[in-house]
Amino acid sequence: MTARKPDVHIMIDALLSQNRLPRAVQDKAAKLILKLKNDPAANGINFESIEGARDRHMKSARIDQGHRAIVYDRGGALIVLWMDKHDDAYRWARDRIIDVNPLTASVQVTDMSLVEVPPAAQAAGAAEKPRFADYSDANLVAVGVPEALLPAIRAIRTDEELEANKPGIPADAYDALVCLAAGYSVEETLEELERTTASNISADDFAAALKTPESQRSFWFVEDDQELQKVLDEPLEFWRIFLHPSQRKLVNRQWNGPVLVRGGAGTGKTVVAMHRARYLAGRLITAKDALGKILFTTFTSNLAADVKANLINLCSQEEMDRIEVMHLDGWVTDFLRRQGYQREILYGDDPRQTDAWDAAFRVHGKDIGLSLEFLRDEWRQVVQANGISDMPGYLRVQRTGRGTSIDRKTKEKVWAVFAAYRARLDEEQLSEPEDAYRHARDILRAKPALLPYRAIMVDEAQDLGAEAFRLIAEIAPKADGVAGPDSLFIVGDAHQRIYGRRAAMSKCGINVRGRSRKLRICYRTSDEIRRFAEAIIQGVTVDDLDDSTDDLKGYRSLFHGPRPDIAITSSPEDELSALVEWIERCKADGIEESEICVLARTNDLVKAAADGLKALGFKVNMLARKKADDRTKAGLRLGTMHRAKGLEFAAIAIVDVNDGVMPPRWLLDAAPDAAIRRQVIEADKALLHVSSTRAKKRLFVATSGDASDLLPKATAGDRKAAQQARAA
Ligand SMILES: Nc1ncnc2c1ncn2[C@@H]1O[C@H](COP(=O)(O)OP(=O)(O)OP(=O)(O)O)[C@@H](O)[C@H]1O
Repeated sequence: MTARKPDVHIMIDALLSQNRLPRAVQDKAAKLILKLKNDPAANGINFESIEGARDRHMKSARIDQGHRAIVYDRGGALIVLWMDKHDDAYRWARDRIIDVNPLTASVQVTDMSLVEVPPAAQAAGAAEKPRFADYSDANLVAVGVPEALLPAIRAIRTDEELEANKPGIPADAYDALVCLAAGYSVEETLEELERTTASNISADDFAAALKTPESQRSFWFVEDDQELQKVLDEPLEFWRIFLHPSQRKLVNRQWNGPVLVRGGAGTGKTVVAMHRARYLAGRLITAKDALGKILFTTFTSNLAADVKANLINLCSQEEMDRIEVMHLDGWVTDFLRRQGYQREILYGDDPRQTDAWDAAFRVHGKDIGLSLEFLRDEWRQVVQANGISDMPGYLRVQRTGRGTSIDRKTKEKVWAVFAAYRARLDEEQLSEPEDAYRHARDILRAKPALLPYRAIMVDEAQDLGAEAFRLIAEIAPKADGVAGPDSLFIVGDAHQRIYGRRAAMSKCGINVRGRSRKLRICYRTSDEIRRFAEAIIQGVTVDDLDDSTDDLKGYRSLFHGPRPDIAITSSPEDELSALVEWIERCKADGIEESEICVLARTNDLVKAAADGLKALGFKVNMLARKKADDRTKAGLRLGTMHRAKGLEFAAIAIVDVNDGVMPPRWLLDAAPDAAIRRQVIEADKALLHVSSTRAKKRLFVATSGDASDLLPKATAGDRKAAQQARAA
């Protein structure tokens, strides 16, 4: 046993196994770990060698009469690996060995029993081609597979077999194998896992190897007793301590300008931004920058509430004192109020706007030959997005991507409507958000030292328009007049854009060239749900939040689950029965009601679903605005699809995905040209995609009439059969 106080690390599996122990034993296990850290020579720890263990450093420590912790004692470090009933713990330890991978310098835990009983021997479909047949041994070793494990990996035939053997395969090697199985080349895999630079750590330096980003994916170095106590006491959310190397490398470093992190739904963009905020807050504290703050902004108030709740969990009070979390509209409103701005800012549709449009159109718009809907869209997408304040500006602007062309004469007439609309808002002391952003920007330009922010995190960037980005560029601390090093950390995914705004950051004073990264591992959603959700938006071209396009290539999930349940029913009553049956199945599988969320396209449809469920005796809670959802409160959750943005649940049900509801028929009918019609369809596809990707394990999608065309083609078979049955 090591005499001096050792470095204590905890492997992710140890926390997983601790979570499965009875509560009283969990508490004793927590005490043991604290003792290991602070007084390893204490009486009562009872380290024992494990007879027959392949790895001589493997020890057991007594939790109580019937339970043991498996602890690895090597090179001045103690690693808590596993906690279990006595015999199960010994069994876990017996065949596992720990080594430093000579290529990646990551610490790898390998179950050598896999080598003796190759997975294929247990597989039913032994006739199938081995999954990794196309890769040489050298290829597999290059991505981090330990040589000893090659025969076992060679015997794997299916993705399911690979997943079944996950507990025995080192975590970093497993990640790489998932990439290869998803069709990545060796080079792409190395690049994806950011293993492009050779490690300069010697394989003999065990303590140093434990602190590489690859090792930190699975091993947590315990520095602080309070943090340890917190982790051991509460049900753990693993993202709090175990970042993937591709995530960690974005967080803990200096960037020489604004950074953009893209990635599909559930790839950990928010997690990375939260860790980044914490890291930067820590730097302010170390630098004794007494006034400095970090601003964390989101698009929706719900996500801001959620992020704040999570940051409180992640950060110390001192760190939290340095971080302000607010959705951008809320921030702008507060800021302008403090600056004496008198106008009311209209977020969302307001009847006073509609009145102003009607009046302006009545007087100036009748003989233009363009509908009011078109003019309102033109205003939003062209005038407000480009910050145009006068007719010459409008005559000059490039209307790229607009479906209807307008000649100069018509533009002049159109401007008369816009001018009348704006004059009416001025008269009534009203502002649109874009006007408010511009006004805030003007104030900041005149008084650059007004704000305490040393860095800004921006989440849900896909829904911000050009004026919002321009404002963010203005809030950001500058170097040579532009957003400086570490000033901006922006995360988003254009596939999830549901509010129809689009902006290229480089045109708004934010240059991320060379600092744009992409996350591809989906942590939230099973592969089956992820595929379904991707199928919804297949073929839709989206931007990369800048001047180029993005794609869905290479996304993958780390786990599998049941395929989404699609219920094509012919009436609301049948749909409700199918929904209830599905809820009961979820509950039978151990999913709490508070982890089941029912979504619909409109408030009315949500209310109808809530009424139906309440009448059947279910307790229901509506997703509230501006409030983090408290999962300790019992009952199902219900909300609109928009409200669920940024949130996640074990199980999601999306109801009334009917023709005419998604996309709304009235919006399609009102679309003045093909380009706007396409936008309407694509926004609803994105909404269905976002809603589906809120589900971790189970997804239910139902119709109560003819199914929406937005459902992926794979479900078309079900749809046709149901429609035929109905017709019959
Ligand atoms: N390193 C990690 N280890 C374990 N879980 C993780 C990790 N990173 C992220 N997660 C989990 O993945 C889920 C999605 O994370 P997050 O919300 O940050 O993703 P996102 O990319 O912002 O999602 P979206 O764009 O869909 O809102 C969360 O449940 C989070 O806890």
